[in-house]
Amino acid sequence: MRSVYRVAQVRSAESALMATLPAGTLMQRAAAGLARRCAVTLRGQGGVYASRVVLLVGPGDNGGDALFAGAMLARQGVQVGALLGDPDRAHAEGLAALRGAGGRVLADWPKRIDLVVDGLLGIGATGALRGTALTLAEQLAERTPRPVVIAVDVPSGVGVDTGDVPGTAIHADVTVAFGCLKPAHVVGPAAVLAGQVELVDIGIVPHLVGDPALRVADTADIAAWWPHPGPVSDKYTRGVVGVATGSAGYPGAALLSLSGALAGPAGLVRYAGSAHEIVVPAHPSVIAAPRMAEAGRVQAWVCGSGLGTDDRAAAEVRGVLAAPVPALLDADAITLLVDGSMSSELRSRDAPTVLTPHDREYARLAGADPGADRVAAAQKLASWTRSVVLLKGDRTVVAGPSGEAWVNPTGTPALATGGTGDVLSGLLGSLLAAGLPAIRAAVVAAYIHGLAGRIAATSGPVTAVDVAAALRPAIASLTRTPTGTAPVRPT
Ligand SMILES: NC(=O)C1=CN([C@@H]2O[C@H](COP(=O)(O)OP(=O)(O)OC[C@H]3O[C@@H](n4cnc5c(N)ncnc54)[C@H](OP(=O)(O)O)[C@@H]3O)[C@@H](O)[C@H]2O)[C@@H](O)CC1
Ligand SMILES: Nc1ncnc2c1ncn2[C@@H]1O[C@H](COP(=O)(O)OP(=O)(O)O)[C@@H](O)[C@H]1O
Repeated sequence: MRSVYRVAQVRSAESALMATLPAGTLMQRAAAGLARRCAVTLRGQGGVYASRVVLLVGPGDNGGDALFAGAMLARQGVQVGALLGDPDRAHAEGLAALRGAGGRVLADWPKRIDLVVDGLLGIGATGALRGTALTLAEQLAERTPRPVVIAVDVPSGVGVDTGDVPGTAIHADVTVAFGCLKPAHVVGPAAVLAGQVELVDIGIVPHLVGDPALRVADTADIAAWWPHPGPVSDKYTRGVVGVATGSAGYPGAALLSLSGALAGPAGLVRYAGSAHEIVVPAHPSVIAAPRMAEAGRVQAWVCGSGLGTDDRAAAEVRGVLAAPVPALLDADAITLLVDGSMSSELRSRDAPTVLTPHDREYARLAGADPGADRVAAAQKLASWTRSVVLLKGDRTVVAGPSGEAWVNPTGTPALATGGTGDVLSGLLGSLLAAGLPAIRAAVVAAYIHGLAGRIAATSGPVTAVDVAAALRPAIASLTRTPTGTAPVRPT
């Protein structure tokens, strides 16, 4: 798991550490890491010696990092030139170091560039790029061919704490992040502009105080959290998931959410709804009934996609809210919550609830778009509804009612196709039925769903059916050594 911290937390950790070190030590550590990464890129492009690097230098310490790294590269024979956003405010020692190592201040962009180092703005950025920093970013964006760009700490122009991009911003191939990840590295449109994010340890981690702003699960977490059947498990003890989705008008939603549920760890999948006659031929292991009340016992409900919004659908949603088991509400079930008529049933539930809105569903329910800060938006809805909120998108955010937030790193634009959300809801419901805490179930489901999207995309254009089929290889890639099965040894 990786933890992501806000600017204020980073600043206070840096201050605490700096108090124990000679002045300038942290900047030297940062610059050394940056110079090393630049050299790797230059080597990959044909060589470090005599290559040409342009530094974009802003008025703060971010520019200082770039200048010191530039000096280190110049000492390795790189031709380093600096374009200064504000010559009067450029980091004085950094500038002296660059000049002392043979680097130059440039009046204009040179013709040939092997690498641009974006040191315009770091964690001191506020709002959209302005002034000379904006001009330099615009000039860079216009250059053809587009040079390789390494950003210092964060790409300039992004909202560091939100991942928002309020205006023109630098699009980096690599971002060398100092000390720890910040939200802009992992969430929102900024994460795309950061490119490949590489962390340089400058020693601040032990000084970071407070809960992280965000967490990012990795493969080892997901593998550790995935529920495996034990030696004496049966289909009931593994958990039974109930799926109340689809309708005569939208039978496909039922089939897709069931295919997600069937790939999950639950031991049995029940279906309740008006598509009951078509689901069994497609998924013979599913036990189907026309209504929830006739479906039998389950340990979690998935409800909403393709359900419609008529009285029958509303009754099913009320039934799910009244059930004393975890419940996932998606799509039409979210729409049915909008008028507030079920808000007391929603907010007073004792069992966990998971809501899985995309942006338009979020706007309907919350009364406003998620806006620039997607994490705060998910947290707000989670707190108000006392639910886990999985806010879908290219970097899906998961937030719990207590404020804990996660961002999913595995998404792919290949998932932006009809029905993939239904597959996700079924998988997530199966994880709930298997007993995973709601927030963890949401994190695991989003992660595996993203992996499945990537696997599906390797065979060409993707449909939701392909994503469902790819869930099993995605899960297998995480859980190659199942527990609970004794190895068979030759005698
Ligand atoms: N602290 C440490 O220990 C370490 C820090 N390190 C490094 O320092 C970086 C942080 O440096 P920092 O605090 O000097 O801020 P930084 O981002 O360089 O510049 C802020 C200046 O830019 C300006 N400005 C702001 N917004 C703007 C906009 N939208 N458009 C245009 N201009 C804008 C604003 O000027 P003003 O608005 O006042 O004119 C402000 O003065 C950090 O990311 C890391 O790289 C490492 O060396 C490791 C140790
Ligand atoms: N650009 C994207 N990159 C990564 N994942 C995406 C992208 N666009 C959509 N997704 C994912 O695809 C799924 C779409 O779900 P949803 O909007 O509910 O579609 P549907 O209702 O058609 O099933 C979500 O899991 C979402 O996070």
